[in-house]
Amino acid sequence: MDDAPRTYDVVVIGAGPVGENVADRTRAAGLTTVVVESELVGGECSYWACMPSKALLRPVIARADARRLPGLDQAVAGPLDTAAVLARRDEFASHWKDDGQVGWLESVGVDLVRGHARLDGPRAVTVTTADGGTVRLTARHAVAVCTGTAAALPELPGLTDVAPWTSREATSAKEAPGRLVVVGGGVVAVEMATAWQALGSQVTVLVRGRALLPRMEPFAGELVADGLREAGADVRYGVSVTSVAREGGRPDGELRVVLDDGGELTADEILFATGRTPRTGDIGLETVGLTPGGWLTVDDTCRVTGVEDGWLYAVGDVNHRALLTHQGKYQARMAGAAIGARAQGAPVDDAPWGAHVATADIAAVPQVVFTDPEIGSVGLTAAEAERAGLRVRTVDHDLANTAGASLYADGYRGRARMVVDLDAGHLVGVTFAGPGVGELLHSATIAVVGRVPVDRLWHAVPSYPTVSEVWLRLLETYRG
Ligand SMILES: Cc1cc2nc3c(=O)[nH]c(=O)nc-3n(C[C@H](O)[C@H](O)[C@H](O)COP(=O)(O)OP(=O)(O)OC[C@H]3O[C@@H](n4cnc5c(N)ncnc54)[C@H](O)[C@@H]3O)c2cc1C
Ligand SMILES: NC(=O)c1ccc[n+]([C@@H]2O[C@H](COP(=O)([O-])OP(=O)(O)OC[C@H]3O[C@@H](n4cnc5c(N)ncnc54)[C@H](O)[C@@H]3O)[C@@H](O)[C@H]2O)c1
Repeated sequence: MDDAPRTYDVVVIGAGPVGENVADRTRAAGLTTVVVESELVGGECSYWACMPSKALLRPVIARADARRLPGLDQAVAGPLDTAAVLARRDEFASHWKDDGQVGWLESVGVDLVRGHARLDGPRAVTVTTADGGTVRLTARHAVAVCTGTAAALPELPGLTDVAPWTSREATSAKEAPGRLVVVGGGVVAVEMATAWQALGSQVTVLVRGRALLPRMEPFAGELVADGLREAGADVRYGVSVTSVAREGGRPDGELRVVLDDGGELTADEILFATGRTPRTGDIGLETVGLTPGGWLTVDDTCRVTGVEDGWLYAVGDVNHRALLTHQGKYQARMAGAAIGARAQGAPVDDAPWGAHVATADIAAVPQVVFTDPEIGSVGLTAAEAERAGLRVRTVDHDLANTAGASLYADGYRGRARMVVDLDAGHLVGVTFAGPGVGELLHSATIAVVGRVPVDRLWHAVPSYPTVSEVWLRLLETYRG
């Protein structure tokens, strides 16, 4: 038992992509910093989320693109080499070892304590280590909670007995199940259904609502559903699971999935892609007057509201502002700079779009969904803009009607939408759906964040013949 408290300027709880970046920024601001991690340095993103999922999907999407090109289609007519795809995925997940990221922490001068951290009153953190020991940490300036999320599972009869897949199993499985049921219609559901259908599983997607990707423009979910069906998956709407059981109660027994429409399915595995829950249930929030288990509410500098003296920050997924790695890392840059400024007694630039506030979380969150077709969206959908009371005009264009798209693939299918704030004269949202559009998205992010006047966008000339010429078509339609 190590009982001597260690004092740092900043204590960061959780070394996911966000905790790592908070620590990097506070260290760069000259503050001594320690990070506590209970599993692997790199967090969910590196080992069970972004990296392994995109490693699974990249060959799937590349093959789909190649199959649309006469001259190449025959060369990729066969099935994917699933073992090779999984082996490459293992490389991208660093074989679930964090030596590389530990080395990076050392290189930027951030200390690491391994174990489960809990707040223990103002500015104090107690870590329980794997051997049952205790490390006590004190922060002179700030504690940043960056504990992320875990998969949220519904309460269903039989669920805990059947060992369901969550995003962790879906991204780290060692072989493709014969039949996979995917529950949910969000991003994890559509990406993992796309991956495993192509890697050899027969996938059934069960959506309780009427659409896939319900937070995006409706055409995004419709095109993704078309893509999944063409790949051989069964996508069903308006249906929920009421119970699950394995034959004979055996771990390898066939799964029986009972549905609320009276139907039943048999399967080998079932993935619940039904959202996330914050990892705040056991981090000592009660010792600082907060309620355990919920999302942590923060101001735009990521400082937790309602905590005396403002020493507690919550950054990344755990604050529920935008559950995306790039957006969490952006918050980390802002929060790290704000902690640095406050520690030095320097002014905090917290006006919208200032140096210490994560304004883009509210106005311009970009996201790429790596399905076939890809979806790229930033800012508000037309429905969201209207709900926000903006006077908007929506302009759509069939992406197939650009020279770049027709060269990209035969039978290219896709759509683009821009949402223009008529009073402000700039874009507040853009959505692209189509092969290859992920790399197009940043142009839209710049237009939305920069509030580039539509009249000036007219002078941003897209190269011929690229899919980016969709910008020209959208602007032509807008200008009449
Ligand atoms: C399948 C899947 C695919 C995804 N794909 C993408 C994508 O392509 N692009 C994208 O932008 N986002 C993607 N996301 C979202 C992305 O993974 C998260 O937004 C990101 O991981 C959040 O980072 P974080 O650092 O806030 O939390 P996490 O990555 O969850 O890291 C939190 C860390 O805190 C540690 N921790 C928790 N509690 C404690 C404690 N008490 N003491 C010590 N340590 C603790 C955890 O062990 C973990 O390492 C995906 C998510 C899923 C599930
Ligand atoms: N490419 C990417 O950027 C990427 C990829 C994967 C995940 N992510 C992020 O990770 C987060 C988690 O993704 P997710 O897909 O798990 O969550 P989500 O919130 O996007 O979707 C969950 C879906 O499950 C449904 N659902 C919830 N409870 C249900 C139940 N009991 N039965 C049936 N359906 C139910 C919801 O209606 C919703 O459509 C998202 O915020 C996403 O942004 C991003």
